[in-house]
Amino acid sequence: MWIKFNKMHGLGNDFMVVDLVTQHAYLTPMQIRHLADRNFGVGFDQLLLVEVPTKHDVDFKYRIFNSDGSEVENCGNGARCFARFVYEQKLIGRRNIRVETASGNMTLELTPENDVIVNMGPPILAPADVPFIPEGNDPSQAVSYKIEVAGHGRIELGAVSMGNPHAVIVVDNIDTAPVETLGPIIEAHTSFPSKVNAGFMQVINRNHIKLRVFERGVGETKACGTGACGAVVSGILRGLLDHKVQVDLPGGSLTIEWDGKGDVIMTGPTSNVFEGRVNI
Ligand SMILES: N[C@@H](CCC[C@H](N)C(=O)O)C(=O)O
Repeated sequence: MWIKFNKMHGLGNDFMVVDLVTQHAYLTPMQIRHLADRNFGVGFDQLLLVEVPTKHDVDFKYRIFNSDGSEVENCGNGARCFARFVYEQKLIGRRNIRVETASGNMTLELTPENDVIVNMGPPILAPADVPFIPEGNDPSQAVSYKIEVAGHGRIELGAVSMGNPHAVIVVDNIDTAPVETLGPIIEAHTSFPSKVNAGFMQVINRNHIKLRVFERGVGETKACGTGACGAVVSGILRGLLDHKVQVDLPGGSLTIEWDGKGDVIMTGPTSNVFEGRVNI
């Protein structure tokens, strides 16, 4: 069976986007892993499925799968590409879009330049809801925690959920940060029962950070939108950042705003690379 898809990216975090409003298909985790393969398939970090909503107050349902086939709760770069996709495919006639995800509803606004402003909702900080198990099982919320990591000693990190879980580690130099070695150990650490995305943040000044993210279920990506939100929230809570921050990722920059209590706002670009058909 053939399905149509678009290949898109947000700052190099790349996606296969499939319209399941006008097409019908079911993809198993094994098929998703095959499609994600950069040699034998289409190749992507995440698969984004656009579906008919199950609720009345939204326009679409948007589902996200990592390249390892696991379904996840949220994807910031994917959300921006989703907004551009539904508008350009004429699935909707307005640039203000409401969408249902596995972690709640989001509102998105597509600008004439094809940037997207996303209301990502509030960060989740209660350890049990991240989910994060602090050492000693202390349920109280802190701005940062220390966990024992085999071979690396005690690592200090922030634990933030943007619908999906993020650990945020501050480093002195982003270029030499141990993303490929420490990233996978943090991803699978027992303190994070649902696994975690591991972000490494260098603070340049109170309005500017550099960030690399070892993504759960993928590996290091060129950019992570929810990771950028989690890093800025963690940096603000730790007293390191102001409320509006430029986040430089390997694939480009995002602007993240958080007033310290309400919703996190992410603004960034989208790219539509090509359209294709694939036999599943
Ligand atoms: N690339 C994404 C995040 C995708 C999901 C993540 N790997 C997870 O497992 O939570 C983004 O831009 O937010």
